[in-house]
Amino acid sequence: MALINLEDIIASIYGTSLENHSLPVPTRQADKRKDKEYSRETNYSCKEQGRIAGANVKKLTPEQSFIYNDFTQKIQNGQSGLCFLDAPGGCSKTFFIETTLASQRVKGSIAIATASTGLAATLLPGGRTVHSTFKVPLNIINPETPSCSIKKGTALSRVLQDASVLIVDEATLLHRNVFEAIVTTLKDTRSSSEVMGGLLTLLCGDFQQILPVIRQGTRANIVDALSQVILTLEISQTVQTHNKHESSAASR
Ligand SMILES: Nc1ncnc2c1ncn2[C@@H]1O[C@H](COP(=O)(O)OP(=O)(O)OP(=O)(O)O)[C@@H](O)[C@H]1O
Repeated sequence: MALINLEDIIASIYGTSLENHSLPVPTRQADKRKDKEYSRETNYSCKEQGRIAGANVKKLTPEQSFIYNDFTQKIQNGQSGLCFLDAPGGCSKTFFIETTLASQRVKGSIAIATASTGLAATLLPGGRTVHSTFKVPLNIINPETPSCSIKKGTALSRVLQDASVLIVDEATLLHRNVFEAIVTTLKDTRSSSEVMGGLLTLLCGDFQQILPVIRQGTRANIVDALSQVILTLEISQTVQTHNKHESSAASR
């Protein structure tokens, strides 16, 4: 049992088996490790996900609804690309992410939820930090060609290969090298030269709220650490502001 646990930990960190570390290989049912990684992303209760998606979709404001329909259509069409959801604090980013995740998980699709910080990750259902999900090395700012420790053919790479959408919350805080490492990993695991290896990716955040931390960095260094984005979706209102406008329009 100890060897099995050890192998799971090593596999999740380095993507290798105990054999590669000159240790005895535990006897276990074939594909058990693969199942563990994979089932984490697929074992959501359809009933519960359906309930969340159904309840949230009904509550969407017209602005949220427009973006939700547009984005889910992209997922359904199997479109690839990189989108940025730009919304100030309190303007429903988490609510939008939760709804999108549930709408995919109810169908058994893999929707990967990540965030730049541990705290932000805990707010997302099934969320993990970007560093944990992609095994991003700690010295990511220095290497010339940043990359993650996920090997092709491992259980984790299978999850990335089969995912229908990747969500990165509070993405503005991530250093550009982290994105470059993720892009390289996705292109490798998904065997695709498209943007993000062809996996539709939604970055969420508010550039006015927080920028990448560059120690003693100049404005130019900070701008240089930002990533390039292709399509921006915007939510400008909190739900309270929307409701206030609605009720004052109704009373007129
Ligand atoms: N359409 C909606 N109907 C009802 N409540 C909503 C709706 N949209 C958002 N909310 C609620 O508004 C609050 C703020 O939304 P949310 O937490 O998603 O914002 P956020 O953009 O993630 O904020 P922050 O950037 O500060 O984390 C939450 O309590 C959320 O449940």
